[in-house]
Amino acid sequence: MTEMLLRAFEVTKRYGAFTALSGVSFDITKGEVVAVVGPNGAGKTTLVNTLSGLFLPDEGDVIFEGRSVKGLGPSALALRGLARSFQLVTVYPSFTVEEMIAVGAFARAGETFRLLKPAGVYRRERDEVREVAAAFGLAHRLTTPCASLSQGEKKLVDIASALTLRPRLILLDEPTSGISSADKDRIMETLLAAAERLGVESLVLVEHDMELIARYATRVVGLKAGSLVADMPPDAFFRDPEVIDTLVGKVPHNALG
Ligand SMILES: Nc1ncnc2c1ncn2[C@@H]1O[C@H](COP(=O)(O)OP(=O)(O)OP(=O)(O)O)[C@@H](O)[C@H]1O
Repeated sequence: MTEMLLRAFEVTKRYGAFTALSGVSFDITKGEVVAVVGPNGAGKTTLVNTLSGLFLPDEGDVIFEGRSVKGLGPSALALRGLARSFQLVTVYPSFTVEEMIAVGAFARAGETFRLLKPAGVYRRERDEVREVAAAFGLAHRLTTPCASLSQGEKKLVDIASALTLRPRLILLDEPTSGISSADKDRIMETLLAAAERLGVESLVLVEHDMELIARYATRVVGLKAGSLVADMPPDAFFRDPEVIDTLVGKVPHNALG
């Protein structure tokens, strides 16, 4: 039987009188790469924010590993094995790659970054940061200031810092936004290989690029105006003109293979 990791159960999220998510339900099981798609304003970021504990749903529930995690908050959830990255990456330009990965890991765990720690603790953390950096192909960049990284590398540093907590599931909000088309495949391949090497069991990604979805997703969840309108494998998604018309606008011929 497939193991269910995360369940969105009739999740509703409002901003004042505006309903951004309306009774959204779906499951994420072990081994899946789930793409969340939909037009601008459909509620994709709101969904990621609600599933990762940043927002409390107004109705419904979020179940992780069989237990409600509603109200736990992102740090507690990250420590429990559910982590996320952000659409817009904030890196401190003067920090090195190694420092940024470490700071991100501490922030997600709700800790503060302390330079002075017992040597043993520091060594363990440093080894962990270096192992994660290596999985992302960043071992040779540890002392590089973040300011001189490409946009793609900044995204990888952000995702790497989330993976230092060794989550079972990671939610990625537009991991390839702002990256040139030529680099998108490299970024996706690097992050999927690193996730596998570091023990991530499932990924959820908000993604607009249909070719990437066709290549890498195992399932597509479609939102429109806050409602779930599709939940199917990529093959079925790209061959359903009504779904494509509702969620994407036109059939991307390259995605059909
Ligand atoms: N803090 C907020 N207050 C009020 N309305 C908001 C807030 N955040 C988002 N919204 C609205 O909720 C709806 C869903 O927004 P959300 O950012 O989740 O959509 P999205 O699918 O991620 O869009 P995009 O593809 O443009 O990033 C939009 O209409 C947006 O304007």
